[in-house]
Amino acid sequence: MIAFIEVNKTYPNGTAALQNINLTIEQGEFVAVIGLSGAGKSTLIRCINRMHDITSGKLIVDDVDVSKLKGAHIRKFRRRIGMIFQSFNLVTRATVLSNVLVSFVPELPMWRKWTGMFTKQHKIQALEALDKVGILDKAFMRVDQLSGGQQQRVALARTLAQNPDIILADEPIASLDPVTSRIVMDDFKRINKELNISVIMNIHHVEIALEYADRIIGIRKGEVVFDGATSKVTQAILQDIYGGKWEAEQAAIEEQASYVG
Ligand SMILES: Nc1ncnc2c1ncn2[C@@H]1O[C@H](COP(=O)(O)OP(=O)(O)OP(=O)(O)O)[C@@H](O)[C@H]1O
Repeated sequence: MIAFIEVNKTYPNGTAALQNINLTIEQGEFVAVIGLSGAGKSTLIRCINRMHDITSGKLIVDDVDVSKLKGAHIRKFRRRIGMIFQSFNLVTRATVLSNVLVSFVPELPMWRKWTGMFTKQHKIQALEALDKVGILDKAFMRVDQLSGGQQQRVALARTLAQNPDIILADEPIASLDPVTSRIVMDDFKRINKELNISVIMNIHHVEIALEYADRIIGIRKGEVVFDGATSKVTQAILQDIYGGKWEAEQAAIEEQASYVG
């Protein structure tokens, strides 16, 4: 379970990115975080794995008080939380399998780190992760020979290989065309349902958020202005989240998607 209790986050330049956030996310939920650009979506997600420190309040992840973690404990804590980025963050000149094996580096003894020698068990786990996202046949290809959607699935496999309880996804489909976006979202949904991994996703495409997520958190100027089941989201709620700029925001996203597509 993830619990935000009266959480505030102010950046050193004085920007109040999160204000009095109170949220509880249970294990296995699929949550989409939506809102205008600059609303605080990335900040919210990145506080969960301590990529950002909160300024005040409490953030608890499965009984761990995240702000109190230090050094090696932070690294250990992060092993349980996968992170997926818009830009995939892969080594494009290496093979797909090597990119997935990278997820095991933190748990290797020093001599294996130096020699880059992974165990047979690691290789099996990496191949299983690739199988879970349907790209096992690409294991020995170089990443730069894959499409954007396939690269995002490699990133997802790398995250899965670390056996996480939670996956944080920061705009995972922003650079993908509409068809590929749905393929990647299908992977997220399957992983969420079959493996009971919580998915917390920051996403601009509201239509896709409503199609895939079970719960929507709407953020406006650093505050949660809607939190509820996807089925409860109405046009009026979207207008509220987007501060009346709802149509303009969607038109901009559709225009961007048409360039990508
Ligand atoms: N490192 C930083 N230093 C100072 N201000 C920041 C920093 N990162 C983000 N901000 C500011 O905090 C606010 C929230 O930013 P955040 O990136 O969380 O929004 P977002 O909703 O994810 O936006 P987008 O959809 O454009 O990614 C914005 O006003 C942003 O300019």
